Amino acid sequence: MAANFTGPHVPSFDMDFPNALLCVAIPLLVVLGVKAVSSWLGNSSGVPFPPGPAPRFITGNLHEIPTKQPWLTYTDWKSRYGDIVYARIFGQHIIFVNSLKIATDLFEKRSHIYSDRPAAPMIDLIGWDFNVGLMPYTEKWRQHRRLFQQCFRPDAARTYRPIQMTKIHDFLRGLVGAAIIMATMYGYQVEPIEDHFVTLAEEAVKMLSDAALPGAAAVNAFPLLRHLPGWLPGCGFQNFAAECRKCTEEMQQVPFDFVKENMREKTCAKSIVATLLEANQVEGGSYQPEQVIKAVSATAYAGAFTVSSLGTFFYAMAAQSEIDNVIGTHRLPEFEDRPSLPYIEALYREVMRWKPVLPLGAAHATIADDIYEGYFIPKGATIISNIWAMTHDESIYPEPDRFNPDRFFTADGELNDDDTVLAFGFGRRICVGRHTADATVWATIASVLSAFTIAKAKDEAGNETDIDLVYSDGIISHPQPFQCSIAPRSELAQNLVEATAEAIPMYLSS
Ligand code: HEM
Repeated sequence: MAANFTGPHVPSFDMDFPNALLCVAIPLLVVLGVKAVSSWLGNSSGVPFPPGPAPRFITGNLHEIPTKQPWLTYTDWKSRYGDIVYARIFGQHIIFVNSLKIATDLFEKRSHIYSDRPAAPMIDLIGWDFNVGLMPYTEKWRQHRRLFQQCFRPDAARTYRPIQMTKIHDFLRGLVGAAIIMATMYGYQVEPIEDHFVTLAEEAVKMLSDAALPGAAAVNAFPLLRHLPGWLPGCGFQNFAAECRKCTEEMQQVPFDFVKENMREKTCAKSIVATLLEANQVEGGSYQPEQVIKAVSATAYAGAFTVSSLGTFFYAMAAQSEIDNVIGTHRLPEFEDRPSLPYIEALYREVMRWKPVLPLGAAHATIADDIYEGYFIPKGATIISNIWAMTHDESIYPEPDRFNPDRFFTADGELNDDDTVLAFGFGRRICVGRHTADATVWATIASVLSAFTIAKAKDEAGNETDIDLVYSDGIISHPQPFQCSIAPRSELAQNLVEATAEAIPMYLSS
């Protein structure tokens, strides 16, 4: 069977920067000039900014900000300027963090300064401000993050394992992987093809990706533009934003209504949202505002689409003998097998290292001026964690572009202690769904390996065709669809997979 790992095409908006400037040229130039000059003169600290490419007078480094695979350019900057790099787009200061040491120093040891997110009016305009990951470092973020943590901390994440395994078995039988979060969050069973909820999330995530790249939206650079009407030339972003907002609101509302409707009809499957809404009913609505429950659940739902690492894994399939040796061929793997499968562990780490799904993480921002290693980092600066540069650091991962799980073993054949998955980010904003995501990705790798052989596709003449692996360019980097061959390893393996259809989901059953 052929595998296809990306969502449908979604119309996107071409953020026509020159036109936007044209329509408001004179007032804008004044604002621009003031902003650029004040940011230029703004470093009154007497301490230099970190090194970086030379900025132009007004636009700064705008001309050097790439739209295609920007992490490669920024990693190249690391080799030219070092582990901490400064650039500027108009008045916006941007700091690139290219090493794990600096990421730990700033995002963890100085997390009280480095845990904000950059202001991006386009995020509000397209209706994504409900998302915990995009909220500024405020009391509202704390409230949403607390509830999220309550639902996804390690002990809670362990209780979702039965449903994760059930859905991974569904996946083995050919269904879509995103079904796991839909079942845990909303008790909703995803349709194998053209599922309405899945399509909604894929469309909304694609729109976010188009709207969130630094330099992609004129309105992010000039918040004043958000007040201009959509009919003005160059202000088409308003129509794009309205379209996105509708889609984003639907993405939050439709699955939430599904749970409420089922609760009313008393046909509700157990789910995180149902449990939280029940707690609310018991406590007379005082437990958590419904808005928070709705936003947190939609953040998780969107998260699952944003960050699937599995497309890469299918490209990088490796040996299956460890599974056969450790658990035999008479059953599929379980979570309890994890400590006995070091090679699968190494494979998992390498999948997460080799092609991090968010190569530039999610941008942080500073809430106060700071000085680091003799460099000035101003309040309000955007801080990019260049995860790609860290996971492709040759001094730690020799031949970083080569997929090689063996790098995670010591010379004695033991797993080494490099078990921190940098792909989940850093500090107070570290991925809050990481325990669940880690379990899902690990279990999918182990399960697929135990049951299937994945190989290059063959052409009509029976010759293997090379895979030209191309990754998408947004803030989220997924492999573009590619052909490969996926076949059950044996009749026994096929029977084991088919038999999983008989299993009864145990999730939260009382
Ligand atoms: C392989 C899967 C995943 C990867 C690689 C990943 C990666 C990331 C990264 C890099 C960040 C930004 C961290 C930072 O700011 O330094 C993040 C944040 C976040 N992730 Fe994940 N993620 C994954 C799965 C998930 C899942 C399944 C969920 C939901 C259940 C989720 C929910 C979140 C949330 C809510 C945040 C924002 C946290 C905040 O800003 O306070 N993630 N993730």
